Amino acid sequence: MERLRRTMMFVPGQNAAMLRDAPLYGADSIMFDLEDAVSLPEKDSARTLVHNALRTFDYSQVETVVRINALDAGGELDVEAMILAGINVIRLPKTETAQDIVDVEKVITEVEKQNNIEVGTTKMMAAIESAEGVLNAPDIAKSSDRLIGIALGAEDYVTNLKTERYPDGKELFFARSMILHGARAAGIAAIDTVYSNVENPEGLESEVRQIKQLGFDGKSVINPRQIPIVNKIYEPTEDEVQNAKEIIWGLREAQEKGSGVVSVNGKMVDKPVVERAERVVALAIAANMIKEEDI
Ligand SMILES: CC(=O)SCCNC(=O)CCNC(=O)[C@H](O)C(C)(C)COP(=O)(O)OP(=O)(O)OC[C@H]1O[C@@H](n2cnc3c(N)ncnc32)[C@H](O)[C@@H]1OP(=O)(O)O
Ligand SMILES: O=C([O-])CC(=O)C(=O)O
Ligand SMILES: [Mg+2]
Repeated sequence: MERLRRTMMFVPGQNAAMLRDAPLYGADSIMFDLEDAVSLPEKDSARTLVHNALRTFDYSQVETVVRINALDAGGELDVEAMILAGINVIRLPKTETAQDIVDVEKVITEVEKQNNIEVGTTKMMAAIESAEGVLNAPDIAKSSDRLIGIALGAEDYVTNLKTERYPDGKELFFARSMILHGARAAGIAAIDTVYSNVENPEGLESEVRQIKQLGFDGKSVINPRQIPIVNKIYEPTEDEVQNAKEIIWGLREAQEKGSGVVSVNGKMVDKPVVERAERVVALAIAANMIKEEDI
């Protein structure tokens, strides 16, 4: 079953208590930050702290991602330390071109080879945070087989555009559409940006409704209190779950009988309908509405 990424939570790399508790809050992925949440004097100690955390704490129930620094600003050291500690995904911030990903991939491959780790084990994500990056989103999304997704970084992006963030999100519509289409054309995940005001749950909720409607897999979050709000909006309704179960069961029954055309409750079921039903089932399992063995 496809891995869900409804919530990917940033955790500042220099905060030991947050590193320890991060997997306990129910995020699908946690993203250790070595970049903009860490001040320059703390860069080295944050790298060491995250390395040690990965080797000490139990992160087996979440996907682990690290946001590295640019290659010319300590990124090579970040890549090496994180791979040695067994990170799942390396996220490159401020990705401008496909070449940026190719350059980081080269470093990753080198570290994997030097340490007898199967080449390709470490996955990648690209965060897109500028006009240049948005225009190149389709190329970036196809730049490496390691990529599991691309994400919008809207705080840097609106600064680059010379605007700011508004509640209706109009200023982000083009970037979101580019990123979403780039991701879908490459068959990888599309992740929306952070909502920075932790004290405005209604604003977050409204933004999550917008991005779910567009088709995003999920959202980056910065605080544990944001996780249930996002996950709740991605939770299917009882009716949607029942309908999805009937589609999957109907399909199975028809296949067992060797029938090519399937109909459920009088409606023809074709491939896109089945795909949507499978996603509803995955979201329902994640929301503890049903168990995998019920399907
Ligand atoms: C534009 C960008 O680049 S965004 C990405 C980089 N930014 C970040 O990574 C910021 C991450 N978030 C944070 O640092 C914090 O959530 C803040 C500063 C926004 C708010 O901090 P607080 O006011 O302390 O949050 P709050 O009171 O809700 O914290 C509740 C608990 O959750 C913990 N917590 C808060 N945020 C996080 C987090 N991101 N990861 C793990 N634990 C966290 C706190 O340590 C606290 O734990 P405790 O109850 O055991 O003491
Ligand atoms: O990637 C994110 O959502 C956070 C970030 O760096 C930005 O918004 O600039
Ligand atoms: Mg940024």
